[in-house]
Amino acid sequence: MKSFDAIVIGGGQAGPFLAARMVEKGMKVALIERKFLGGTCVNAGCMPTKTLVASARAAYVARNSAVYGVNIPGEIAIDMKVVRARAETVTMNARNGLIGWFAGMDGMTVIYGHARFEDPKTVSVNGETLTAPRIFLNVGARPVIPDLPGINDIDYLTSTSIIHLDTLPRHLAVIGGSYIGLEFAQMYRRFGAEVSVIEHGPKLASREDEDISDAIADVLRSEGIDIHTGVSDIAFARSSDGITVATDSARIDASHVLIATGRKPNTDDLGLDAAGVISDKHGYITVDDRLATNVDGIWALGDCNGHGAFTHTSYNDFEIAAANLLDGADRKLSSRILAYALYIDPPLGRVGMTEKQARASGRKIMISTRPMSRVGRANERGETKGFMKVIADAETKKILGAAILGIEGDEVIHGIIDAMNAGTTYPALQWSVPIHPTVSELIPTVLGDLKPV
Ligand SMILES: Cc1cc2nc3c(=O)[nH]c(=O)nc-3n(C[C@H](O)[C@H](O)[C@H](O)COP(=O)(O)OP(=O)(O)OC[C@H]3O[C@@H](n4cnc5c(N)ncnc54)[C@H](O)[C@@H]3O)c2cc1C
Ligand SMILES: NC(=O)c1ccc[n+]([C@@H]2O[C@H](COP(=O)([O-])OP(=O)(O)OC[C@H]3O[C@@H](n4cnc5c(N)ncnc54)[C@H](O)[C@@H]3O)[C@@H](O)[C@H]2O)c1
Repeated sequence: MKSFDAIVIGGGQAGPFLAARMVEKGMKVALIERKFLGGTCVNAGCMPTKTLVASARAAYVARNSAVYGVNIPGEIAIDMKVVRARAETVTMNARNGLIGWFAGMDGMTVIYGHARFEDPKTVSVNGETLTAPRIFLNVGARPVIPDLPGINDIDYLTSTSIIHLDTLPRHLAVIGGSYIGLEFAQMYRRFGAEVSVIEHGPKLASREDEDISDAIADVLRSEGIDIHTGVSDIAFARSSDGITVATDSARIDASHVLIATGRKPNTDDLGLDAAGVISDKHGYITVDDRLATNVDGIWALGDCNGHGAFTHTSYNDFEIAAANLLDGADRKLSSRILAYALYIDPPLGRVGMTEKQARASGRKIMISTRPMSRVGRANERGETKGFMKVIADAETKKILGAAILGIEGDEVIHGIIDAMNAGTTYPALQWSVPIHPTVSELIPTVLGDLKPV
């Protein structure tokens, strides 16, 4: 049996950085990864998809260039092989960067293989056993495949397999209308495919307020995406030239089907029982405010603890664990203000509470909205879809949450993220002097328009 000061299982967005910090402190660390360093984000998530989104945007801009007085003669053709190769290059550069970084680290042992607990201090991998007084779980999540009629008779795509596609589908049917589904739906529409989104909930992106969900649907419909919400009885069958997707209200003659109905944690094959680690009914590992599990010496970080489903929340788990265990700090999960973006174009930047959540909290609230058509920068760029919305506490004057669906919304939201993290009140922000002409320059105006509801 090999002994280490710490074992990290999973090389996603928390584990490798924590492992690196531990060896920096002179500890002997084993990092076990069953597939690729960098995990979902680098290999099958954010990095390849945002690279594909960039190709899709280039196609969109080229097709609409005449509006700007730029005439591109002939048809705008998409070379899917180049599109795919570009995404692979971005992934490989990031993955190889991590591999090189770890190869040069004294005290670090990287092991490729599937790890499983033997007992609370022992893990087996590739037929070997390793032991350490500290074990960190960063095992991430994978796509959920719903048990729908006919699904096993068809070749469906997931978010992992679709990034390797190098041909253009005739008609892509996307099952699930949330982050993954909507990003791929718009992307493939812009590449030139017919696209249908089939969502069983009443709205797209159902975690958002209804006005945001409706505006997202308008953006996607305006590009010719066929959207079906409130759908039931989804069933698949092979057809002569593809796949028929039948629902209670429609029949779609698709060539490809993407399943984008959520993700589940990779905890079912980790031997959690052998270690006595508790998880909830969905398989998310139960952790306290400092990411410790119920078993002394075992922590769970990233998507597998169910407290975040984003790269930045996983990385923040690393920061919390490293600060507490290595720097003598007392950082807590509950201090995190959740922020994220949905990378359709224009993107949705989000932070804190939705209006629905703020109302449900029983606070007296104030709301302000502004359409992007009343933002100079958006007009100058000819991209006026979407709107901004800020929710504040009428008594404390603190900002509770915001949504910016519009050009640069994923960047502009950071002004509000920073203000919320600094605990600033909204009247203080009204005195800032932003730069003209930006989208951000309208934030003080939006705050000035906050009205009690
Ligand atoms: C298509 C898509 C797009 C996304 N886009 C964004 C985005 O734009 N922004 C954003 O913030 N987030 C995005 N996400 C989410 C983001 O990728 C994840 O939240 C993030 O990668 C989670 O990191 P993690 O460290 O928790 O786990 P992961 O990155 O999933 O890493 C877990 C690692 O553990 C390994 N592993 C699992 N079990 C074992 C085992 N038993 N033994 C050894 N190794 C094991 C896995 O192979 C994997 O490498 C996207 C996700 C997808 C699928
Ligand atoms: N921009 C980003 O940060 C980004 C991008 C992609 C993914 N992600 C992460 O990946 C995770 C998973 O994303 P996702 O979009 O797959 O999951 P999700 O849980 O956000 O959404 C799944 C959607 O599928 C629908 N659905 C579920 N079962 C269905 C069925 N049988 N038929 C029809 N619709 C069904 C749900 O109602 C929901 O709208 C997210 O939680 C997110 O954190 C983030």
